[in-house]
Amino acid sequence: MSRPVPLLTARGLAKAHGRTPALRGASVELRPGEILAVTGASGSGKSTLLHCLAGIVRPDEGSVTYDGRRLDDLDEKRLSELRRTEFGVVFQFGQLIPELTVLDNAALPLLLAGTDRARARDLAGEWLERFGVRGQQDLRPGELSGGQAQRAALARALVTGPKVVFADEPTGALDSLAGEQVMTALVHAARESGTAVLLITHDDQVAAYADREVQLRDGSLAAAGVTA
Ligand SMILES: Nc1ncnc2c1ncn2[C@@H]1O[C@H](COP(=O)(O)OP(=O)(O)OP(=O)(O)O)[C@@H](O)[C@H]1O
Repeated sequence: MSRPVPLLTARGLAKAHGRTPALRGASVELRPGEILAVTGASGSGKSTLLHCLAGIVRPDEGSVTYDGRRLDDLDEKRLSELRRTEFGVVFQFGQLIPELTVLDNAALPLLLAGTDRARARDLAGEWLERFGVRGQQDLRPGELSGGQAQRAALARALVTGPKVVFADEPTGALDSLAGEQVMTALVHAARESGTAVLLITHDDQVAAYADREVQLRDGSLAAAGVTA
């Protein structure tokens, strides 16, 4: 069987923060529907890699190609449209908007994309249901547990039907049970919707949920073998 064409490809990425090199020639491929864990020690460049792949930060050198399009060829407007429609992002601390209810947080990406309010709220409610937090939809994020907040953040990341979810230490602030619930929910939803996941983690138990693992060392990547 031939290998599927990668959805996202990075070649020779280099990025420095001031005089601190974070990436030095990192190359990686993410296939459609694949769950890929990027591991590595603290400071090895994992978050910087995610930011470059998600088009949040432009690398100093190298290229990122998403579905045949070079991200560095896109102007800010196109790039932000691509991020809004094709990508979802989850961070270590869900970064829900504290003033909005959980439902409005989950509906926000759709509202920003111009979906009408009733439809956006319906879809957001369905995703919250899928992640087991519909009962909390009228609460503010500050009233949720850490695990509930992360599951609401996952609903927000998936509500637009992205092709790729970028998850930066999504369980980093959780105890192990809540972390397992978040990972199980993420993997299940990704499999069901065919969404690829780029998962940044320093936790081997979390990496074990992935199909494949690559390790960042000195700003470049090496395969760490198949984990599942
Ligand atoms: N905004 C910044 N300004 C200056 N240096 C930075 C900045 N962001 C990252 N760095 C440095 O770049 C290197 C890579 O950081 P990065 O956050 O990508 O690593 P990481 O593997 O995600 O680390 P961690 O696991 O601790 O979050 C580190 O040396 C870090 O100190």
